[in-house]
Parts: sequence; structure tokens; C-alpha cells
Amino acid sequence: MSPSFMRSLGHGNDGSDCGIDGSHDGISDKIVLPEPNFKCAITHPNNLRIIPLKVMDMNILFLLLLPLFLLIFKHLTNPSPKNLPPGPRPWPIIGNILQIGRKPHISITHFANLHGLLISLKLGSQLLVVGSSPAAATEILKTHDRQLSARYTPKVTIPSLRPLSLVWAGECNEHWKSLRSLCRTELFSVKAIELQAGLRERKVGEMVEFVGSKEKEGKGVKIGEVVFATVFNILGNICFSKYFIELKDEGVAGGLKGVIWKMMELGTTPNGLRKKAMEYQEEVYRMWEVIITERKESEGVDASRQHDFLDVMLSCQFSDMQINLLILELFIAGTDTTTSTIEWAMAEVVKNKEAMEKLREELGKEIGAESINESHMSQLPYLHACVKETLRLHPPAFSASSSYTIPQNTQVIVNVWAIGRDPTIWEDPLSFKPKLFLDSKLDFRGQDFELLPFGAGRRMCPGLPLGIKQVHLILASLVHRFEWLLPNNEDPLRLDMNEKFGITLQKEQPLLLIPKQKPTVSQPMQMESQVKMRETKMLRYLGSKAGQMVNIKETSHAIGKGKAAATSFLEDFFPEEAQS
Ligand code: HEM
Repeated sequence: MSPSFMRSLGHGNDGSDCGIDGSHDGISDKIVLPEPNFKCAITHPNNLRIIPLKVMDMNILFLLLLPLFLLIFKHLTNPSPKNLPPGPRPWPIIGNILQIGRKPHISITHFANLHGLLISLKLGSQLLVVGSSPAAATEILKTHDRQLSARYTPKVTIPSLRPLSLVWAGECNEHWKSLRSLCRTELFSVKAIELQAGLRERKVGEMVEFVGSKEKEGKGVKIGEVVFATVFNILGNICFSKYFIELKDEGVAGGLKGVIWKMMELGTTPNGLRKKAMEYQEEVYRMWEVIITERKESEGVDASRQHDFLDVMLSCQFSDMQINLLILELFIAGTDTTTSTIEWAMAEVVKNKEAMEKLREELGKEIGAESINESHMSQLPYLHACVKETLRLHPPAFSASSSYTIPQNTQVIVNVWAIGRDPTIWEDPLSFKPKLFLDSKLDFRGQDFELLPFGAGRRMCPGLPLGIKQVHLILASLVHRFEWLLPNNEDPLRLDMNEKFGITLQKEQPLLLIPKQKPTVSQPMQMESQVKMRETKMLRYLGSKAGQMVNIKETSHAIGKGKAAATSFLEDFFPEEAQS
């Protein structure tokens, strides 16, 4: 679960409570309330002297205890609303916080097993409703998407910034709509994604060179750090035409990743530390504030530079604060999620020999000795299946929003993690089996409620097109170029797959792998195998087009080479037809 992505039935809705009928949710009628199991361990050392309290001390004690009395009074006079979904019995004042613990995705799934697929919990005085089935997800993210599309905002966010925010927008107001539409057209449209392809290929190519460089030979590579630096630089370039992190500056990516993680973590603490969060925000803004100032001062368009997202925001008259906030939110929402997906995917394929072999075989057949590029991606069904399987088992974020009367301001979430591991939906749900997706039409684009790593409905992830392109290209490149070993030749079967809960579900132990260059083929052999490979692809493609007109652009796409290569192949194979 990503508390940051929690939805709420908050302000800005029509104000009425939401009555959702979820009787079909399969909620178990066997309600087993686990007895609280906390031991009160107060020790009384023998040498502790007991000093009688004076009248003055009593007054101080009374003042100290007053807030506690007030809290208890508030709790007693403000009972939980009736007719809520079942759930574990909350403790006075703290609610279920202690029972939820440090791994909420696991404890909440456990509560769902005990109480049903729609449960309610109390986080202090905050009510939380959790759906853990595709049916509950459909109710929350589709049927009642409009009423439940407000975002629950952690206390750590600065109230004055909320109206400017995309991620934290409490309601789907006009400003939120205009930000989503700006991002959709300028960053994530089909055209924008296609225009960025060269940039992604270049940055991923540099990452692969770095991993395979002499200085890294035999050394461990922290997959999360090199991937984070790469996706951060891609987004940095799209927004500011600038790369922020040098791959060789070990630790910078780790440091920045740490700051982003900490900022997100503050957002997940019930009473977040606003001052600390502000300090982190300022630290990140400092990275690009010079660029904004220079750009505002420069006159005319600099022809040596590409048109970037900063140009777009300035032309829309965005203030510095609006620019800072939007870019920060894109970095927060887009870098850690993508990195974590790739880190999990690598961990799963390294651990699962069969999946790794199949993926290698597919990459070898389709790409061979060519340099990998995005036009290859559509020819790699097993790669796509590996990514879907990773997102089923390790969705980086929970999603957001029931059959009960939900009071206003309730946090409502869908436990996507639990749905991905539900044995009534998936066979052998804890194993990594990409094959599941090979003959299946199930997709993660918000239509299939069994698989919701990007959420669904109005607040669904707008960055999906960019995120998924990066995941495919980086995973394919890392697997195709190297063989991967664990440090000290450890058995991959014993790879630690524990999760650390935060805004994203990361690997608790960062993945450290040793790359081994795959045996290289000599230059002439490489050329020969490339030509052979393209010939096979070309024949396969033309076979599928028998009796139809073929288009050079599509042909070049199908063979993963430019138009010139496609034309010359067509001329070689079908000289007469190519003439016409
Ligand atoms: C594998 C990669 C990614 C995953 C799994 C992912 C997942 C998610 C999820 C689950 C949500 C919440 C949806 C909901 O509340 O129903 C979300 C929201 C969001 N994501 Fe992503 N995301 C990814 C990549 C990206 C990228 C690359 C960007 C942008 C650069 C991005 C930008 C956003 C934004 C701005 C939101 C908030 C939208 C709103 O509240 O209206 N994400 N993402």
C-alpha cells in the first residue's frame, strides 16, 4: 500500500456519505476478533526511591495528563459510526495502529482473511476502509470513482500547497484537471513518448556501458542505484534538458534516492514532520532553481537545446512554486516506482532460473547482436509477461477506495498487494510464473481489477506510458547484456525477497548483483548474425502480410531497423514488387 496514494471521501465531493452495496464482496461472516496481545512490562528497580508528590507536583501532573483525559473524553463521546465493515477491535485512542505494525500490507491482508474482503480499521481517530478483492476494487475505483477520487492528504503536506498539487489534490478540481491534461499531452501522449525514445535508449545504453565498464568488473552493482540514476536523468532531461546524476558518482543516486524516500516516508507517518519535509523539499528544489532563473532571464529560444517541459510550464505562466511542486511530484511519483519495479523484476528473474533462461532465449532470438532499442519491445512477449508477473507480486504502490455507509473523510484503499496474491484468483500465487500472462489478455491498464499496479479510474497513474517503456527497456538491456551472479556466489534460491514498507514497497535488502559480460561474438560474425536475424524477422513479418500491401515504416519497425535497411531488404527479396 502506498499511503500517499490513499483516496478519501473528502471535501469537494457532494458532501453526502457514500452508500455502497458490497454484499457480493464475499465478506466472511466468521468474524474472529484477535485478542489484543500486548504485555505491559513496567519494571520497578529495587533502588528506585518513591518520593511523595507535593501539591505543586500534582498540578504539573494534572496539566501533563490533561491532553490524555481530553483525548479519552473525545473518544468516548465520539463513538465509531455504526454499520461499518467488520475489522479488528480498535484500542481506545490509538485504534489499530499497533496491530497494523511496520508491514501494513501483510497485517491488513491477514485482517482481510479473518474479517472479510472489505474491512474497517482505525488509525488513531482516522477511519480507514480497505477493499481486498477485484469486486471491492471495482466498486471503489469504478462504480464510486467520482465520490472516492479525492486523495487523502497526510498531515505533512503544506495546506497552502494542496490547491496547486497534482498528486495531493484533495479533489478533482479544475486545476487538477488542467495539470493532468498538460502532463497527458506534453509528457505521456503517444507522440511525446515516441519523441523521447532516443533519449531513453541513449541513457539506458550509457547505464549498460557503465555496468560493463572495467571499473565495475567483478564488483557488485546496486541495481536500485544505477536504475534510479538513469530514470532520474531521463525525467530530468524531459523536464529541464539536464542530467542531474553522474553514474560514476557512487552514492549521489543513493543519497538522492534516500531524500526522496525520506520525503515519502514523512508523508506516511500519521502526524508527519512538516518542518523536516520542508527541508527536504528545499534541498531538491535547489537542484534546478538556477535553471529556472536562467531560463526566465534568457531571451528568445535557444536553438541548441530541445524544447522541454520547463518551456511548456513557463509559456503557461506557471509561478516558481507551481513549477517546483509539479516537477517534485513527478520525480517522487515516477522515479521510485519505476526503479522498484525493475529491482524486483531483476530479483525475480535472478532467483528463477527457468524464467531467466526463457527471457534470455527470447532476447537472443529477437535482438541477437544488434544494439537494443525500443522498436524491439513489441516483439518480446515473454519480457512483457515477466513485467506483469512482477507487478502482480510486487505492486510498488497500493491503490485507492465499499457496501457500507462510509462517513466523510474516511480513507479508502484497495489492497492491490493482497489481490495479486489471492489464491482464489491466482494459481500458486506466491511463485513467479510469467507464463500466466502469456496466453492471457489480462492487462494493467485499469480495466482488469485483478491486476491494478497503476490503479484505475480518475486518479490512475498518468505516467504509465513512460514508466512501462522504461521498465521494459531497462530490464531487457540488463538481462541481454550480462549474466548476473550473487555476491560470494550465493545460491539465487536463497535471495532475500523481504519487503520494506513505505510509500512504495521496496526490497528491504537492496539488490546487489555482479555482472558478467556475456561472451562476445567477433565483428564479422556479429554482422552476419544480425543480417540473418533481420532476414528471419523480415520473412516472418512478410508472411503475416501475405497478399497485402506493406508499408516501409511498419516494416522497419517490425525488423527493428531504419527505413533504409527495410527498403534494401524489400528490394533484395522482392525486386519487382519493390519497384512498384
Ligand atoms: C512502474 C511505474 C509506476 C507505477 C507502478 C505507478 C503506480 C501508480 C499508482 C498505483 C498511482 C495511484 C493511482 C490511484 O490512486 O488509483 C500513481 C499515481 C501517480 N503516478 Fe504513477 N506509477 C509509475 C510510474 C510513474 C511515472 C513514470 C510517473 C511520472 C513521471 C508517474 C506519475 C504519477 C502521478 C503524477 C500520480 C498521481 C495522479 C493523481 O493523483 O491524479 N508514475 N502511480
